[in-house]
Amino acid sequence: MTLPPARIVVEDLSKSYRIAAPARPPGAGRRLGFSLGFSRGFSLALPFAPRRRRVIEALRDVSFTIAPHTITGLIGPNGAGKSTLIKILSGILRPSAGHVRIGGLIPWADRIRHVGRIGVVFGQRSQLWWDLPVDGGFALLRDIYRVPPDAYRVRRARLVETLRLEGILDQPVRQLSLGQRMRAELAAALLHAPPLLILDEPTIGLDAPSKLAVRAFIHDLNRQEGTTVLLTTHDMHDIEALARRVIVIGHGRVLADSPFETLRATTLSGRRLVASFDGTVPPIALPDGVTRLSDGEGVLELDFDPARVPAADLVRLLDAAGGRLADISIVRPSIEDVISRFYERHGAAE
Ligand SMILES: Nc1ncnc2c1ncn2[C@@H]1O[C@H](COP(=O)(O)OP(=O)(O)OP(=O)(O)O)[C@@H](O)[C@H]1O
Repeated sequence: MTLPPARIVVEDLSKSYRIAAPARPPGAGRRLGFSLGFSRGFSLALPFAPRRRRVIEALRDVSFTIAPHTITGLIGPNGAGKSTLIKILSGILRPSAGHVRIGGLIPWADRIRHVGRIGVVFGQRSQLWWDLPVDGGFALLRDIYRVPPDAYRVRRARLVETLRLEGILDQPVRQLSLGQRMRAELAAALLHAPPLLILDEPTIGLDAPSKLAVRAFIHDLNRQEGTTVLLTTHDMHDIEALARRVIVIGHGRVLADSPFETLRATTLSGRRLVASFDGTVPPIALPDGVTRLSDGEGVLELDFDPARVPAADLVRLLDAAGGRLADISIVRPSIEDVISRFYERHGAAE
């Protein structure tokens, strides 16, 4: 089973939802003439009164291209439009406007061929059958995707081994722990060896060792099989561990599309330095580009821009200041801090 590599091309994609607006407050219909007032405080809405609708623009003019064999992170605050985009790319939803081609197919129009070429894992939903043993679900997926018996045997054995599924194959899915279920879901999505894996919050709710195991598996899958991975997550450690490129969505638009390090450099490039002294902090004249955050109890905390003041120069300055320097640590802002600042700057958070 060799399927074509998955290049994703998205052009000017928009999706709006029409939803029923909240019910009109009592009396409002009467003013518009769509209900009859019989007496004070009582009104009857007529059936021909038009239903009020509200339009939510979940995606607006979204464009990007993803090369085969890469891992791309798709991030954005709650309600940004990520799930809507994932559903369109999976062929579940039709956009209101724009174009998508994945490996040359239009996901919603060529749906049957398309789903045979992608694997999808939704962290919050199961694609396996709740009451069936894990292996029974795998066999059903083999039939649905028409995986040839020999290819299935090899593939299943490999996934069972790498995802450590041996001990849970005969257990019904509903009995599995979240970590076990997620490993089984990954195997289920990959039995037909798709060239594209779409992951929607694959580590949600997992404990630390399970998160590490899922990340390692995705990393190896991409390296060893060249599987293209599109990863949506709110866990920035998933992004840090896996994705060289991030697409940030906010209010339905692409706000950034770059390597994470570029996002960091343009959003929160500073470093934090904490120096501890035995005794008091000596007087130090700080150069431009360095801000004193706190200074007391023998601890000096600085914020500095490494492009203007290299860390090594700062350390030399502190060492030569005349105090008894005991310890120094320099940290970069966490990925959560960088992303939160980015959302804040773009007014993207809900
Ligand atoms: N079926 C639907 N009908 C109406 N509105 C919807 C529907 N699905 C999503 N929306 C709206 O579209 C917008 C984008 O939602 P979407 O679920 O795509 O965001 P998201 O980025 O995945 O959010 P989260 O991170 O919270 O899962 C939101 O305003 C949401 O309320």
